[in-house]
Amino acid sequence: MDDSGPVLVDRLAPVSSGPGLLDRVRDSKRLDVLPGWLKSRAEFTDAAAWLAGHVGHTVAFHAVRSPLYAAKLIGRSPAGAARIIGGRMRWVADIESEPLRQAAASAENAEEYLKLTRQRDRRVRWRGAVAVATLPVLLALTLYLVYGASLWLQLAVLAVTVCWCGILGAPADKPLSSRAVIKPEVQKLTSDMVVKAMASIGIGQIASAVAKGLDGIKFVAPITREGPGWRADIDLPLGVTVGDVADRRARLASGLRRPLGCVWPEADPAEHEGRLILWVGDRDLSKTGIVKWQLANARRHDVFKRVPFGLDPRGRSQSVPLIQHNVLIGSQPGQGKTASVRVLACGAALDPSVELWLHENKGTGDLDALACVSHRFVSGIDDESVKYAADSLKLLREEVMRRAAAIKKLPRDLCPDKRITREIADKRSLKLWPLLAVFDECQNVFAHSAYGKQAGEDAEFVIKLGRALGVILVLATQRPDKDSLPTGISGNVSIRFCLRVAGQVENDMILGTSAYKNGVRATAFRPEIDAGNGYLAGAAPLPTVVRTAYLDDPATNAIAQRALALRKGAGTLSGFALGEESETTAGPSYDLLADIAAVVPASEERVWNERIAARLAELRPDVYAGWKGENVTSALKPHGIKTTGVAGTTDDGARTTRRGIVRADLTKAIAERDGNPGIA
Ligand SMILES: Nc1ncnc2c1ncn2[C@@H]1O[C@H](COP(=O)(O)OP(=O)(O)OP(=O)(O)O)[C@@H](O)[C@H]1O
Repeated sequence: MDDSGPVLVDRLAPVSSGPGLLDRVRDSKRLDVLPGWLKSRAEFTDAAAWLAGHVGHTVAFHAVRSPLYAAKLIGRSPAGAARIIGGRMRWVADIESEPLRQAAASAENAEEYLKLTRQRDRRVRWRGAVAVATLPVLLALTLYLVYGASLWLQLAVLAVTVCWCGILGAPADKPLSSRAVIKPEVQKLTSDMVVKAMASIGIGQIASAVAKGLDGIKFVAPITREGPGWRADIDLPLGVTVGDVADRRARLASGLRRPLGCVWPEADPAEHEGRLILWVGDRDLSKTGIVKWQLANARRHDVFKRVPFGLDPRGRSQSVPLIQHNVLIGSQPGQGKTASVRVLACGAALDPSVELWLHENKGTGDLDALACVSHRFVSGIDDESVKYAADSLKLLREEVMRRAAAIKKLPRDLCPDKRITREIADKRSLKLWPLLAVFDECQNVFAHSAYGKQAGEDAEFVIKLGRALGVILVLATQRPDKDSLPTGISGNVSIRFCLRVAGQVENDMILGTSAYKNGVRATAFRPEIDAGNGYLAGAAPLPTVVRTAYLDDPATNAIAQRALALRKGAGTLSGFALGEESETTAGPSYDLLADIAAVVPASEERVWNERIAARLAELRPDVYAGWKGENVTSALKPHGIKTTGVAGTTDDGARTTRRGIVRADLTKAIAERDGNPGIA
């Protein structure tokens, strides 16, 4: 025997393996007893409202046309009456069997002919008798109706008779009424169409299997209707992932002969990587129109619950959790960032315990409606507004530190997880209520030459530590690059919403590293057409496309007024909303850079910070008295001026190197601040 042969690892005789019957039964997936729309109150109301609207429209449509229908019925009734009388006469004369008798006569089949004629005679006899017997009844009925019946009965019988005759008198090609609604004919999605389309998207494994007549893909369930579209559950060939298909969405749409906005390949989070849910909508997502916000008419909301955000392509509502999270929103200009920020801010505003800090550094007043409920508020692109936002981040940092210390002191039974809960938030004396801070167009803060760096560091600090402490940051930017969005922020944020962006770098800055590679590509959205559509990541197990709800100015205003009434009732209005002076961070109210430039002559290229401190103290003792070199270092930091080792001579004549600045850096910072504020 040759021992060097291959060793078989598979057993030849089948043995039982894998989970037993009970385990398999236990692991089997239970399908929903009730359909989704019956379980979700919002979806049910939505469907019921649609049905009521549909029926109402149909009734109104026909009611308006009823005089026309009446005229048509009257006009057609003589023809209808003639048809009825003619029909009765043909019945009495047994005209329907005439063709049979003709056929028997032509075939010279005497026996058959005689049989049919005898039958006809018999029929005509009894049918004639019936007709003659009914005539007096009809006559009596007519006389009663003309002379004996009440006017109402006469009119009712006349109406029924005219309708009956009018309907029977209608030409076959001209129905009485036109249709109130015309259903758009959407082609049913069939497995054949899906197989052909999948074979055309350029994935070798699928194409070659289909070419050989094999199944390139396997349908794990029949194609069904789901929401306003069709759903196919598919197992892709071994080695092909849902990401591979998502990458080729445009080709798939071409293969299915549908607009791009109708075709949504998605992974099934409960299954393996090769399980594809292909949802093909009846209508392009961008043509869905304005999505109504679920809380648009709500009296109040609990921010510890998720905030409704919009709809996914399948028409399912999508929401965002705010507590324990931070949100980053990004896109090109005009794609719907501010609109999505407004939805989140309104959701938080409807909970009167939430303290709102709103900063809109675009200066267009998009969040002005909510100023009346904000603790801190600014709208503007000027240096002062940017400084206000940067000050807020500094204050938030301090607030986070205060909260961390406060939560540490709480008894374990009240706060077992060391994080804010509804119960803790409601104990107003603890001052640990949720705080939502929005920074719209935050690139104008983070890229600012004077305040940007410090603001970025503060934001990163707040993002990392504020989550458990009830401090929620919502950042929106139209310039997601390293300078405008510090990587410490983009790397640590938990919920991301990316509307259309131009390229992979911006996509991954907002949606996280490798998002583009994994097929989550906000570059696929079209400029303007897809405004409001974006990828939402972090709010559900998998990134989902969401069309956000849209709140226009009057809607936002109405919500703000409701939020104001709630806060007045709960006594939680504070800060800006009460017209109080804004808190500002302790900082110089003088021009530090100009003062340093004044005490460091142009001839002195490099200077120690301790020397600057001494000279500043001499220049303005009321401000700089007691300053050391370190004070100069930290005061210059927000202006982007770094300290470095500077060689020099001490007052005793000894040569040494100490911390100092290069004067050119100072003049550059002054020039940038005065001439080019660094705002997009
Ligand atoms: N969810 C939505 N549904 C429908 N239309 C929307 C939606 N979101 C935004 N839009 C449309 O896009 C326009 C621009 O929205 P928005 O001002 O929010 O964009 P933006 O990204 O904040 O712009 P910018 O970068 O210039 O500030 C809106 O005026 C609206 O017409």
